[in-house]
Amino acid sequence: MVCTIGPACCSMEDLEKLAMGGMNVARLNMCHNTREWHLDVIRKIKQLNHEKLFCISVMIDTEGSQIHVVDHGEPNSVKVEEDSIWLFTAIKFEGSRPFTVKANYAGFSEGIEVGDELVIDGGMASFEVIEKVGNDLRCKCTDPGVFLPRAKLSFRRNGILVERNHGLPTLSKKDWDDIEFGIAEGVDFIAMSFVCDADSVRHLKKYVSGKSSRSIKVLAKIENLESLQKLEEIVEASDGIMVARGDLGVDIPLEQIPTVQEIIIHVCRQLNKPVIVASQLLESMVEYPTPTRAEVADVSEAVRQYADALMLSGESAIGPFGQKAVSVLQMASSRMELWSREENRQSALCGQRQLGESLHDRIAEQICNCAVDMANNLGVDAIFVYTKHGHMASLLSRNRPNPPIFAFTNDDSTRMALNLQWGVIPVLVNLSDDMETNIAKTIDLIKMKGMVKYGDAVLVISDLTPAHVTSTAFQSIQVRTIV
Ligand SMILES: Nc1ncnc2c1ncn2[C@@H]1O[C@H](COP(=O)(O)OP(=O)(O)O)[C@@H](O)[C@H]1O
Ligand SMILES: C=C(OP(=O)(O)O)C(=O)O
Ligand SMILES: [K+]
Ligand SMILES: [Mg+2]
Repeated sequence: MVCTIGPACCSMEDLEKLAMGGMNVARLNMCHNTREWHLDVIRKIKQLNHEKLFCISVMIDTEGSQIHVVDHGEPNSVKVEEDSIWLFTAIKFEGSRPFTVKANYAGFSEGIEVGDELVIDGGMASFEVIEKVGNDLRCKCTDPGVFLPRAKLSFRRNGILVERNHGLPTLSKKDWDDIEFGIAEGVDFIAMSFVCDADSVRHLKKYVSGKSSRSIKVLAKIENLESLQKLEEIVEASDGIMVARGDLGVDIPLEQIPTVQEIIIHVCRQLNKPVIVASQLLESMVEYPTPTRAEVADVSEAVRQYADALMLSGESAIGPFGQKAVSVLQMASSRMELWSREENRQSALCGQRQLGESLHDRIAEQICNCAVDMANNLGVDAIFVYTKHGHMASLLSRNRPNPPIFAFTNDDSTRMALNLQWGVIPVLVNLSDDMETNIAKTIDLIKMKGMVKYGDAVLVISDLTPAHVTSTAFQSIQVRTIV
């Protein structure tokens, strides 16, 4: 569970309550608030991890370059009446002018012609462009609605999105500053907004790995048409994906979102990358203490499609019922997972694409596939895996086993990255070259935490090859009974 942190949940007490409720990742949306505010939240989370032994990862989400409203004359929302005439401009003006909307970018109207349709937030209101004066657009409202602050602007011609290479980079100067800040503060994930190709992802990954001694994972947000057209290569290049349905719904018709979501998740399963489903999962809970039935169905559907993680936005950032929203996610997803087990639905995941090329990698993959089969058939109570970079743990998670996967690692950044992987409980321990010592030590540890007990069976998978051994002979599956 990923929670966006905002003014409604940024106190130490509130963050701790979200952590107690099961938040795995705290997301900071760099579109909002100040550097100091973000710094304060990151420090608080690190303090909770340190003092109260939580394991909450920190994600920053870049602002990216997008055309949106910066001023529509009111602090909150503005009603737009049918046939009303509005001027869209990028020119700065003093005070407020009725029926005037300021866009954030001078080139917002480039390539736009009279007769085109201007769509607000993917359908909150629509206009027809009736006159172009320099870079300004005079528009008549054809579909009444509301303007929210920072409303997004898109254009359609004959009902089809006008694709425009507006020349803005995926990462702006501000984004690079935010990334620099994130690296300095030791964040675990950078979610990149408005990705258009795999190169930009590879570039950021390379940059980050050159700058930081700990590994920071780069997630690509799929939220525009370009990223959908290059889906496979973007998934391949990134460390994980976010289905950012908010902005995606601006670029593609809403009725396509469910199938597109299914496709994105499927590609992520095939390529073994963690995937987050985001935006409006429990939107009504921004205001109300219970979700709609439709929202619960949406959460369940994302779990049924094998998403790894679910994200809250306004529900936790600004809503008064953030903790309740987390527990709704928890309950709805547990119920769907239980049903999937009863129906043996994970068997549908057999025969996923082989990923490994070297013999060592193919063996690791086969071991994990077989191990999950064994774990389910034997009904063991837990799976233990020892992992340096988290690869074995992800290969197990990919098969959605019935028992929980305890992933032991001595690398803190691996532990934090594994937080995004379905069904994995990452644990930081000192691992030695002697597997028997590792097994004994971790069994004791998990027994002490009360997560396995006397008589339980544990499936133990090892891929840690001692430094002096070069063969693959140390990869093994064992079943241990807790004594
Ligand atoms: N750090 C923050 N400070 C203030 N408000 C925030 C913050 N993060 C999120 N919000 C609020 O929560 C809403 C939902 O968050 P999110 O979905 O991340 O942003 P957006 O709506 O801009 O895409 C935002 O519109 C904003 O009002
Ligand atoms: C998660 C999303 O991105 P942001 O909240 O940054 O717009 C989205 O568009 O759904
Ligand atoms: K963002
Ligand atoms: Mg977005």
